[in-house]
Amino acid sequence: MALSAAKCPSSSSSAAARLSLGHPSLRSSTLLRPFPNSALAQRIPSRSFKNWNLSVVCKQEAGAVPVSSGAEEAPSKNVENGGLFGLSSEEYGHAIGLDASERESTVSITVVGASGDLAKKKIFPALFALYYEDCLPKHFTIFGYARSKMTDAELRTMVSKTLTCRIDKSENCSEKMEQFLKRCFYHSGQYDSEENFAELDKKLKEHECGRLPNRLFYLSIPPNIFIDVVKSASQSGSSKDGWTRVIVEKPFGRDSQSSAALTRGLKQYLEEDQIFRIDHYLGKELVENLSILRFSNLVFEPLWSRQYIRNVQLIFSEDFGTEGRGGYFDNYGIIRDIMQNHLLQILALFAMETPVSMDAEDIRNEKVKVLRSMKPLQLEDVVIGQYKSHTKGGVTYPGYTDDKSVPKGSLTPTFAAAALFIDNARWDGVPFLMKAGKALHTRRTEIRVQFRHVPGNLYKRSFGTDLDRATNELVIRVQPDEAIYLKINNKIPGLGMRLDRSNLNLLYASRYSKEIPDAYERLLLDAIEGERRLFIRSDELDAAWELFTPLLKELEEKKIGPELYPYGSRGPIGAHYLAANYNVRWGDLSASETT
Ligand SMILES: NC(=O)C1=CN([C@@H]2O[C@H](COP(=O)(O)OP(=O)(O)OC[C@H]3O[C@@H](n4cnc5c(N)ncnc54)[C@H](OP(=O)(O)O)[C@@H]3O)[C@@H](O)[C@H]2O)C=CC1
Ligand SMILES: O=C1O[C@H](COP(=O)(O)O)[C@@H](O)[C@H](O)[C@H]1O
Repeated sequence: MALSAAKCPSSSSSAAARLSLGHPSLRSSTLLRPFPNSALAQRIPSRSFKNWNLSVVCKQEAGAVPVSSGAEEAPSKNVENGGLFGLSSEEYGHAIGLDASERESTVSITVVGASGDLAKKKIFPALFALYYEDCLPKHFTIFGYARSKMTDAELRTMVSKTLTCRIDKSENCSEKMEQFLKRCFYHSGQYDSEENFAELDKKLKEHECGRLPNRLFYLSIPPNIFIDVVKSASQSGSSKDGWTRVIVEKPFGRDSQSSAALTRGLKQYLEEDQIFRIDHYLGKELVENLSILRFSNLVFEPLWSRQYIRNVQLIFSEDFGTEGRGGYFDNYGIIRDIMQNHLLQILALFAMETPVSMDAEDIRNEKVKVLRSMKPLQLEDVVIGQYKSHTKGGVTYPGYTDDKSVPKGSLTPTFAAAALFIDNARWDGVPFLMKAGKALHTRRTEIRVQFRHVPGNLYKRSFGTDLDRATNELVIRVQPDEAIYLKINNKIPGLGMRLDRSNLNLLYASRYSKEIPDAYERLLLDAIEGERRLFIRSDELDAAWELFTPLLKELEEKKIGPELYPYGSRGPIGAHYLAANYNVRWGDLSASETT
């Protein structure tokens, strides 16, 4: 069966193809590497302990899958905790006569920083959604790890508050939640304590029940403790004979130097292919769809160049401020928080050349080429802003510096607009305009592609003098209300000759009844499957920082003051002037988009 038809395919269709064809790589390298690829390993038919009647008393709770169902003729072995569990899982495998490729595997997912905001808001709910969809491996355990003191029951209570079921999938939801929560545990420990991670390791082993152990650590913690955790986890908590992977959350440093230092620190303890740097925008459905739109539709790819495209706009806006995250945000600002990662990643995917294949390395190679073809940003190509307090309808919305965790007089930008250029044959001279802001009038992320004027347009007179308004525009709305629409010109029906602009519209909610999975679901599944396509490679990260570091340093050294804009407004006027320098108008602010 082709994996693409499977219920929970990873992002890689090519991995699917290899699997469905029984590619030789399955039989050779994959299982022999120190950290074999779980997806491949798990799909290899194994004997699954089927000849053994192992009534293993392992620490899995009721509702979890038992180690095996016994076969009638097999010898019976009763294995108590502290019996065969005293052995490494490899020794255990040998003890029962199986080599690594024949043993069933299990995945232990440790959410480091489980007491925090991201873990509650995104990671546990995404894991539950995967569990609900039967996308997690048959054998898995989830551990929360943080300094806060909590019992397993308390963790479950905390997690249960943020679990939800999709609107279209509420069947057996509470039952599923209960089963899921039974597979969640907690261990309290310090982030720099090998001893505490050794205790975690012991608990993980108890739950792994002698299966081939694969371990995924999700670092949902502030970046200053990433290395401590990786050091302790790799020395006391990594899998001895399965794979060990680490998902690292942003920010990956503040500039080129600190990012390189972080990478060096991580690589003291991990190989690059164990590091999964997450940019959750890459897991968003419409960002995933970019390559499909472009490379599987004949009509778009021929237009995808300076010959037909006048400018590209990457727009992120949020209608709320930094409330509650001011402490973190003030040290980073909107350029590091959104532009250097989320918007730049989208730009790279948008602008890359056709990759050799959809394999992770082929795609990431093309993205790096785009980033390395770009000029570092200049101060004159950037406008920064900061929101100020605003009263509307009797409600007063706080300014950025009204937040107690933000230093008074902070110059940190909560808004930025920038013009970027790609110096290659395809994109020479095409402005890529980025705009990102907090506390604006709306919450929206979109990619806007404005096409050139039609040469020798027969209908010039019907458009008046403003030809820009009559050009085609392709809009990829990443969120909310995911959509792809193309603005075209058409005749208004009737006897006269008047033109109108209309949208050819693919609105996802009308086209598909299925709810779109959260980005974290896709990315967690990919990390479990060993699929790296949607994670950032270290050379991509270096190239991204090189573009922004000189600008960030200059802004800070020269103490450039941001232009203030009212909470809930459309942002600073400066953004319009910046766009006008390149003969561009922001598409999201045109009359047809705002009415
Ligand atoms: N929250 C979000 O929406 C997003 C967050 N991120 C990134 O994800 C990571 C986690 O974010 P978030 O959950 O918001 O972070 P939190 O500030 O909530 O921190 C997570 C946990 O880390 C521990 N912790 C916090 N500060 C420190 C410290 N100074 N020293 C040691 N431990 C500390 C706390 O656990 P305890 O005290 O129990 O040990 C806390 O519960 C960060 O890197 C963040 O940048 C990325 C995108 C969005
Ligand atoms: O990474 C971040 O993203 C969120 C926005 O994510 P979204 O998926 O809700 O669009 C942003 O609010 C936050 O500041 C930033 O760190």
